[in-house]
Amino acid sequence: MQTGTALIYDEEMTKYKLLWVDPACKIEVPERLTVSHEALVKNGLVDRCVSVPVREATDADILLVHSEEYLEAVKKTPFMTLEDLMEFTQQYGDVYFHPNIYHCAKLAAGAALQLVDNVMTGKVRNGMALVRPPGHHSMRSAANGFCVFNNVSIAAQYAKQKHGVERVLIVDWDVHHGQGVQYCFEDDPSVLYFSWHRYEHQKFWPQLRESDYDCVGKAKGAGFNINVPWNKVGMQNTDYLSVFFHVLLPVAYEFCPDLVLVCAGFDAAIGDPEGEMCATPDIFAHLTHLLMNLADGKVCAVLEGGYNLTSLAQSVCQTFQTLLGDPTPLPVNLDGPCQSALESVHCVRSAQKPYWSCLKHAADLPTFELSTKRIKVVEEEERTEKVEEEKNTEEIVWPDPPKRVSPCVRTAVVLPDGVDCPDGCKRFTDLHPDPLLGKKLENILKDSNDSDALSTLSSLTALIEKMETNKICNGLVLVRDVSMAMMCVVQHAASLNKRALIVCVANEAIPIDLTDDGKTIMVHFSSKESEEQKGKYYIPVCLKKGCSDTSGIMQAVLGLVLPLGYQYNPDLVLLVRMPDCRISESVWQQLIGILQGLAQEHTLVLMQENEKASVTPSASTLLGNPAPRLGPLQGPQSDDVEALERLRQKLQSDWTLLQTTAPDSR
Ligand SMILES: NCCCNCCCCCC(O)(O)C(F)(F)F
Ligand SMILES: [Zn+2]
Repeated sequence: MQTGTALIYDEEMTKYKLLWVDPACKIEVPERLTVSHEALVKNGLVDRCVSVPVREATDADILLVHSEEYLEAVKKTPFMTLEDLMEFTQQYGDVYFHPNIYHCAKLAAGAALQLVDNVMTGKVRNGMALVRPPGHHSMRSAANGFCVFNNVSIAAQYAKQKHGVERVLIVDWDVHHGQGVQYCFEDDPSVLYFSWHRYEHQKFWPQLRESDYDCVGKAKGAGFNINVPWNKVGMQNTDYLSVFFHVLLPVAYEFCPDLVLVCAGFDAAIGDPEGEMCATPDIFAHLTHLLMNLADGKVCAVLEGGYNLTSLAQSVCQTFQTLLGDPTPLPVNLDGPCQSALESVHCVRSAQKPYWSCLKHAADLPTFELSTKRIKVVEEEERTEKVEEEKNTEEIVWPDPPKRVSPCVRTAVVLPDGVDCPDGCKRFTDLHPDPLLGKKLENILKDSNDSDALSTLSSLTALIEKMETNKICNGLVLVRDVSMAMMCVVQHAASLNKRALIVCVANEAIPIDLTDDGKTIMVHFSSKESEEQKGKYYIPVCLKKGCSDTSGIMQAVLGLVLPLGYQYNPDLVLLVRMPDCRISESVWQQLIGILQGLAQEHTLVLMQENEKASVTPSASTLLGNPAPRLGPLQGPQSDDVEALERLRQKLQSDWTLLQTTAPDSR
């Protein structure tokens, strides 16, 4: 299994800066790179990465995206006088040139290509390039928004041409719209470009009509451009997650990319003078994690923006720690998305509905949106150039991101004697069995002198305690009676006052009487409609074709289990595979991989002892290896989608992160 995280950085890219007064450009300073790299050093992350050298992009590389006349023009800038540089700069917007910026721009683009080469040839699993100048605003024949060459666009074309990549997903979480990337690929169905960006109904830079949600791509590229406009500032972690769960991830899994490129701008984080958002740096740990089970884990992040040096450095470290496989921090107290974010999600899903089967049941455009379209045209005339005012984001403070400690044992396993312990795992037995356990479990155990059932259960309970004290990250246990073992875990977690999310994949209904006390929440996948309504903590998901329905399960996992799980914020995730369920191995691994974003990766996988063939693949994903790709997903069954929508409607008043439409009241 491929491992290793590449870090690409060269201090040469700090050797250019603004040489004259320009309020619009003064935030783009060399210190952006030095503070980021220094933070990685301080946190011991550089030593854990594979350092990959930069290289200069060649003319041929640059001409994959840019015109010859533009390249020739930029080539002249190293020899220009200060006046010439200022004059040359005038022809572009919000960007500056410097005698050394052409050299640095070649290194920035070359860094992205080095990253693609190392990931595509399997020298590393994933990685990030810390570069400047950034790239996502630069266009075929124009520099723009601090960008000279479009680093990520060049990397996408390069990956297709040199490595035969067929489908590239570009995720642009920078707070500005990467219009340069949109223009480059808007008619190209092989590159899916996703961007969210501060928009404020076209009042925010670069104030483009084509940054709105209804610009979905052109001709064959229709549906392969996704714009999520933020029409208000102050967006929080929950708003970002809501867009991943209800827009990006369902489409990304349907697209099934061979490679994921990230325009990793961190001006979307709190404290940034450009974004003025409120999402905290640890959110990037989750955003990165949620992409890492796509494309067999081939994720290449390239730095774009980020101007608050404190939140930038923290966000960069959060991203690297997740790329390195460290447990994600707890997503604490998420409430639902704000009204404005919900409107954006609603509009994007309805605009993209014709192109993606995962959205075919999405609600139509809200009526208010149709009416305000006219009002916006009127505003066009009234729009006045915003005067450059100083943002006082310096005094905004936020808590330091939590420590993310990797337990010394990553994956512990409790297996019957005949079953080998998979490489990298540690066999676990309970060294101090609790003599009273039989008594405590008598309500569950059918006959309490069944010694090996008792020993398995005591290992199980001991394993949970080792996870809760962070001695062990996650675990895999094979048992004879899965239902009984599940009840034992539920009871033991409750006795430790730990909140457990149980995801149970079965075929039939299962005998379980969950106390509706909120200490446990169960999502139960089956092929049978569950008639009894067990309250907000028991969520039956019925799939007509049962758990063999890959797109049905993935639709429910991304659009229901993840939002629920993130909002419930469990201390433990219990993944139970009933003997009768017919889930595919890859989907099972995706479930394990995706849900590791919760509970600091304290995932306990429970299967029947005859599922020996699943031990190695399940363990591989628990060890942090990416789950295998599922292939492009076709649409889920209509009646399953309708059932899921009914379930969402029922639950979303309690679990607001499930919402995907804005109430029409405006
Ligand atoms: N208040 C100053 C106005 C600045 N207007 C231009 C903003 C450019 C943003 C560049 C970026 O952050 O998107 C990149 F990732 F490219 F670096
Ligand atoms: Zn930006």
